[in-house]
Amino acid sequence: MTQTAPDMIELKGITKEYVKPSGEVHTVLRDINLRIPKGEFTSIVGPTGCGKSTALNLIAGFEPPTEGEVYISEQRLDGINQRAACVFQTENAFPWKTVIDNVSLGLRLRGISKADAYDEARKWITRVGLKGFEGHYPSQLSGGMRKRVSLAQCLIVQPEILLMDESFSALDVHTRQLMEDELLRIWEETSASVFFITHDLEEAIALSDRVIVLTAGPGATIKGDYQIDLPRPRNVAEISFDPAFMRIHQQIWKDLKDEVMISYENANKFTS
Ligand SMILES: Nc1ncnc2c1ncn2[C@@H]1O[C@H](COP(=O)(O)OP(=O)(O)OP(=O)(O)O)[C@@H](O)[C@H]1O
Repeated sequence: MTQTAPDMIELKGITKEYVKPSGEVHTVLRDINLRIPKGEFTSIVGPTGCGKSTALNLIAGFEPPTEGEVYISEQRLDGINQRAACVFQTENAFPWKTVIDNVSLGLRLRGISKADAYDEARKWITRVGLKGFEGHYPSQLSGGMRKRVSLAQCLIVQPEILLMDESFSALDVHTRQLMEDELLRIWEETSASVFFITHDLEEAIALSDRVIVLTAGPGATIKGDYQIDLPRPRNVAEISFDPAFMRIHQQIWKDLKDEVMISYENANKFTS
């Protein structure tokens, strides 16, 4: 990643608060400043409940910040971010639609003819390794295959930003590594900026150009911002044996562990 790439995403002085049913204000994120260049693969890690999904929702435009602004390619975001696509932990695919109808949906919604949308969908179905399954319904596929459908559904619209919220965490470890490698392979062919949320520090390091560590909430801020200068292309199963990977892991884990401990202590205060 070159230093000169323009910003794709900028969070400028972002604070996000929710009002609890009791009327009490709960500050999730406080004064977050973050710039993500075009084409960068950024992961965000932090203790449970610190505000990772909240940050993603703000970039997606699902919710507005309480204070501060989100900029996408230097334009202030107001409403849904049309340049982004999301892959969540849960299924994106509609169970009553076949694979090809699910994958072509994004193009059909943009007014593209069924024949053209199907042509493009077939290319993406092949790219994610599902050739031959065009007429299957999601219930006839494994969890890993359904995740591939979700990826194809998102990537077919060629989003400039891919927002991924624990997208692979429900998969078994082998399927997950295959999907991670496929994601990297496809991402390397695009110029999409990826904002990837995970609980798994190894996954974050293996995939990313950069790992951001959030502090324990409430009022989470950025605790650490690490460049991951491991060579690409990467094989996620193998890179964790690289001594450089282990050094980076140790360094980031030091930051993260402290915040996880604070988060446990906070949770214990509530329950005791
Ligand atoms: N719509 C909402 N209304 C009120 N509180 C909310 C809302 N969305 C999130 N929160 C609160 O904001 C905090 C951060 O939630 P968020 O889901 O962003 O954290 P997270 O880091 O993604 O969590 P996890 O790691 O467990 O997935 C939590 O305390 C949560 O209860």
